[in-house]
Amino acid sequence: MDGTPPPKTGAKLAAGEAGYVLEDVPHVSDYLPDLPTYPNPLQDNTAYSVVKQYFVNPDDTVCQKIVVHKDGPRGNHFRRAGPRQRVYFEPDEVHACIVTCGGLCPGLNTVIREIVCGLSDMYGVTKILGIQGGYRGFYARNTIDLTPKSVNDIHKRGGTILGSSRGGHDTMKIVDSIQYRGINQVYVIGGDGSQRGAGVIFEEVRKRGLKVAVAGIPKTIDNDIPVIDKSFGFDSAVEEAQRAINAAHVEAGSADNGIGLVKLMGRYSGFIAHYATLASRDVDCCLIPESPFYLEGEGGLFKYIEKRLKENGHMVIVVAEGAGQKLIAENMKEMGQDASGNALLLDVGLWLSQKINEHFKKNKTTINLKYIDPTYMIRAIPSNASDNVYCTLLAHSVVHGAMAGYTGFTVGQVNGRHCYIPFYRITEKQNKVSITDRMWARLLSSTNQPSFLSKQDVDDAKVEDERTAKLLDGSPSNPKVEDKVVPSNSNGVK
Ligand SMILES: Nc1ncnc2c1ncn2[C@@H]1O[C@H](COP(=O)(O)OP(=O)(O)O)[C@@H](O)[C@H]1O
Ligand SMILES: O=P(O)(O)OC[C@H]1O[C@](O)(COP(=O)(O)O)[C@@H](O)[C@@H]1O
Ligand SMILES: [Mg+2]
Repeated sequence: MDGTPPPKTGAKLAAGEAGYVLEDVPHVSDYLPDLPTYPNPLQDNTAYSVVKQYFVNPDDTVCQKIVVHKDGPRGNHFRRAGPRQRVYFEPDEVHACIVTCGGLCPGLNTVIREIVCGLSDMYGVTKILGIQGGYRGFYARNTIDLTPKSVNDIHKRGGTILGSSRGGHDTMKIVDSIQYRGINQVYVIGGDGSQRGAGVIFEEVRKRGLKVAVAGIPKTIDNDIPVIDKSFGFDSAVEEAQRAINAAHVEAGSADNGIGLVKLMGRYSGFIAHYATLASRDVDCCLIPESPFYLEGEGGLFKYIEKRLKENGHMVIVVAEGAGQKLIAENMKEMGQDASGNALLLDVGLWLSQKINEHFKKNKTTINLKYIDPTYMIRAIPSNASDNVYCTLLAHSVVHGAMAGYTGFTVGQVNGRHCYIPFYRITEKQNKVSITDRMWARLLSSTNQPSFLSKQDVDDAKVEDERTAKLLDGSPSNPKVEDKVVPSNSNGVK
């Protein structure tokens, strides 16, 4: 199922003045018009009732494009997250479930904890089910009851107490299970694949006319989900990566011609390597999937290593796991090997270590290379303090959205504000490091490494950046025939 295009949800758009567009999310009342509403129980909650204007103004929206020009259009907006005056579920009626899918990421347990505590403390919900082992847990695994007591200290542990998995998404079986168990709020914590999965669950729920809110909390350690400012767990990963980089620096600095090589996660997006390098200041070279590099000749990696060793006696290289994959494949062909080849050689860290060692051996120079692969150790840590707060806010925002009857949405922070984003917006494109923007230039200037880029590479990157900008900042992508742009006051705004 993976890799299939996003579900065919018609965009729910509302137009305003000066090019204002609200890209709204679905609501259960879109297909179940006469549902009763109830006062939000938060109005009687002593912790919140003292807060002035605790409830979000129903007209509040968050702009996606924060840098604008005098005569430019106001652009796309998302519905602001937060508690509404009226809710579509009574506390006794709610039967929520939480599932974690895909790879691990620091903070998963914090999000689980805060959804449970948020539902319980803010809305008085008591029936919350944990689905074990990812999507297939809906029909093939056990479930556990989640209570504030049972999740009390799980945020101090790495991983997910629910377990996770890839594969196993059988939409019909999942929705059958939701219907059979009487679940009416589904919280999916997962990456792009999981959010696509949540999108098709939402479509099926809508088709069957069920009063079920399907909501996502985006998870990716690689920070490769577009639109949102940053994914939870990313900061923790960057922080933990410092320990590996420090170790590489100590090892390299203690040996003659010492080279410390650290591999970090990032199959298609090099954000962890990029930010870990910027944070550390001990790194001499950072290699990421978005920026091609080469080994031999002027401007190549070997010449640069020779230069750094001559100047400084040691150096540190950080490589994202997806960097140089094309180069590895080419080299393997040269060596007469199949492109799928030996698993060890496909590991860019091992491959690079071997290439660097061979090069200096050929030049009769003794080097001391130490390769560190901390990838799974980084992913397994609990989230740091700042991610814990971030996870808490995301969890509370998603709970407010589901209680207010929104569905088919994912929660995310955009320009510092939490909002509800339609699933298709975060699954249509992967967020990547732009090698033509100032952030990458900062990295190049901090490491002093060569850019390795030809004019053609830069031109290609610019074209790709423009394409991405159009897709993400412009009008909603893939608008379908059934999409409607309607004036915002006739949108049934909740
Ligand atoms: N297009 C899709 N439709 C339905 N389910 C999907 C789709 N893509 C992925 N999934 C499901 O989402 C779950 C997690 O996906 P995966 O890509 O492994 O991780 P992540 O959510 O971190 O991207 C898996 O159970 C997978 O089967
Ligand atoms: O070994 P696994 O579990 O397949 O995970 C490894 C992959 O997961 C990733 O960390 C991405 O996962 P997420 O973006 O979903 O967090 C990649 O960098 C890496 O290739
Ligand atoms: Mg993914």
